[in-house]
Amino acid sequence: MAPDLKYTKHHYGAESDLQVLGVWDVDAHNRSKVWVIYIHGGAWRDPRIIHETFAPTINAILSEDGSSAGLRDRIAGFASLDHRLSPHPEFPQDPASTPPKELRKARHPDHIDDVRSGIAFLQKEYGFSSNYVLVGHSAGACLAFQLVATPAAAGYMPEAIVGIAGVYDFTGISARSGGAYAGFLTAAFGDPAGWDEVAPMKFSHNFAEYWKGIAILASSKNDELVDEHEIDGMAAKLRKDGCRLVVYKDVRGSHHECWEKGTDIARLVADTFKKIQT
Ligand SMILES: Nc1ccccc1C(=O)C[C@H](N)C(=O)O
Repeated sequence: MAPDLKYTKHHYGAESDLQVLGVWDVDAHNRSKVWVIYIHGGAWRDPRIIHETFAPTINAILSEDGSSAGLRDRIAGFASLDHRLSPHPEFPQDPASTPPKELRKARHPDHIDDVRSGIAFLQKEYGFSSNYVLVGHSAGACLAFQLVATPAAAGYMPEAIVGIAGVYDFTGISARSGGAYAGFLTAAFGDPAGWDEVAPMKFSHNFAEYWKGIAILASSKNDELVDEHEIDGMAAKLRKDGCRLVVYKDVRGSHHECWEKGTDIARLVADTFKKIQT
């Protein structure tokens, strides 16, 4: 796992074993450098998709070939966040015999509260303020945009968000899935009547109100789980709000292939570094 960097796992919360994050130190205390922070996907519930899944992307960024050349010198470190998860029917747990810290029973706003706590932990440790790029895949992309939609994150908003294969409109994607996604969306967000209020694409307020960063949205034409309506609708919302926005639809492969391989996410991070000041 990114063998030439020092890796440390930290607990940022005491309630759940999932309140952890990984740090890969490049030049962590150099405040002129930029952090790359990742939020994994997995539909807010998949216990198999955890913070370590960022490792292939880190390796691709550090491989220094192609788009990533020279990038290492600008990076302070990599961090990847876990957050409490909602229940998954394929991985049932018995509440009577499962230690409370292992029980996956999160419901919104638990996931986003943990993302906020994780970033606050990193800020306290490394003090990088806005000097970071927040990368999110799938549900992680949703969490990244939920983060910058609240003034609670002010003071440490990311300079850029890279949202890959993001889920942004729960009502819309649930309808288009023919109900197949209603289970995990209900597990994560409760009654469908409340979904729009917390879905980034449907937010009633303006994203540019609290957040001045650049949005980079990316998708693959071969994504079998998240369709193009998600990226198109989110792009339209951000455009309407007057955010700086770049859209890439050239990610390769299936929904999960991008983080499994890491090379496309590395390229997106490299492109993002060309667009930010620091
Ligand atoms: N990210 C998604 C977006 C849309 C639909 C599914 C997913 C999943 O990741 C499914 C996951 N493997 C699960 O079963 O929990």
